[in-house]
Amino acid sequence: MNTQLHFPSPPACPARVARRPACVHPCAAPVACATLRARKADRGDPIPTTEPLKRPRRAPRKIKPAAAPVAEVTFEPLKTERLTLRPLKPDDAESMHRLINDWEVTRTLAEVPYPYPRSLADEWIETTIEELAAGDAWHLAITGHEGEREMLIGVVGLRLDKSGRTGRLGYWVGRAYWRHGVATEAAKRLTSWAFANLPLDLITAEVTEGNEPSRAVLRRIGFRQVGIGMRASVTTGQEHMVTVFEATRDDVFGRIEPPKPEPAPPADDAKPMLLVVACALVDIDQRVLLARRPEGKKMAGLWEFPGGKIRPGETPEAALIRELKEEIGIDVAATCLAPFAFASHDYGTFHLLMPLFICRRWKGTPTPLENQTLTWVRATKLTDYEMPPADKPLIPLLRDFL
Ligand SMILES: Nc1nc2c([nH]c(=O)n2[C@@H]2O[C@H](COP(=O)(O)OP(=O)(O)OP(=O)(O)O)[C@@H](O)[C@H]2O)c(=O)[nH]1
Repeated sequence: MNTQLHFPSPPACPARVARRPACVHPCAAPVACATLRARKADRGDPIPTTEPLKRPRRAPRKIKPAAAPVAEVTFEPLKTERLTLRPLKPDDAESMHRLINDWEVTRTLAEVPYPYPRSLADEWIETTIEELAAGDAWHLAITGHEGEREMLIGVVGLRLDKSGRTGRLGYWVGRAYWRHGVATEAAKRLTSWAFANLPLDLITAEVTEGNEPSRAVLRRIGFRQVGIGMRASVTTGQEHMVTVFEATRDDVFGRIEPPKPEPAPPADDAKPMLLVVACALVDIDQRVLLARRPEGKKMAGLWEFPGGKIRPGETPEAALIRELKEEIGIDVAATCLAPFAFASHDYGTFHLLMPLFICRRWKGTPTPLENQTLTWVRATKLTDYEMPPADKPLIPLLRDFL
């Protein structure tokens, strides 16, 4: 497997740049930037803004107290075929600043200022380390390798909402690395990791108007477009339209498909499988209802549990509810049917497979509607009643249970 990434040098031709829409969208970076702005405001520092588009004024230099120790982060980097997604480090600030301080990159990131102050890269990375340690957000450096050298390519991030059940995905990629499928590879890896490791129901993402490449990234991962909205942009100072996407675990990993029926093996002793469902109705005195098969039926005179054949396409529960109504006139809810055991018996000409449910609640009085005889039997007395051979292994199980 080739783990090396060969990317071209940043394009120099402005015409080529102009044709290339930014494959980035509101990301990890903007959300954290909002936090940073709030923090800076608290401290009285200038708030980075794009209105007007110039470097934020710097407060006079103060003697800084000793830097607080950087929170310890233990996060096993996520690997893809070409990329490694790892926590950001203070050393990344220089490269990150070089990549993000680019109008073509920031113009689709609603809340990233342009120009991007160099000091903001340091502060933002510090925030990502703290948030990752707290389990609030996972902002990861997208890195590749050229030979032995590690290169920062972009950032992918996921932030949890207050409930911890919904995450918001974001990503951006340095301009030199566009059109290499980096955003898809990185965003897909983080999305898959998040659904497999966090108690998430949903991941959302927003794409600014006109950012077709970013929409394509989300669609390739399995995201669905669910609406549009307006967002205020720090970058442009205006409201702009965003398309809202979301994905569930099933959207990303795929739904469980109904199994395709296996073709029957051409075995000599192959015989039809008869699916029958039956029920041990248990009354308040812990007695079980048995029905005596009437004259004219096979095995007439034997005592059995009420039930019958499962029709094609019917669930065992639905078949049992239907049979109990038809045979003994009672109404049973599926929630009152508890799976108990099953019988698997070779009757010579067919093989019987019969799940046995237990039911203690029903509506109506059991009434023989098909010429059977009904009787309530204590568990200890069940062996006194002659039953079909398939039922015999079920009796000790029932006796022990009741
Ligand atoms: N309902 C029921 N059927 C059982 C039990 N044990 C057992 O071997 N069977 C077999 O499972 C099949 C039940 O099918 P069924 O009740 O729908 O059909 P049936 O043979 O009475 O005739 P039918 O086709 O006219 O309804 C029969 O072959 C029956 O002998 C049991 O405890 N309850």
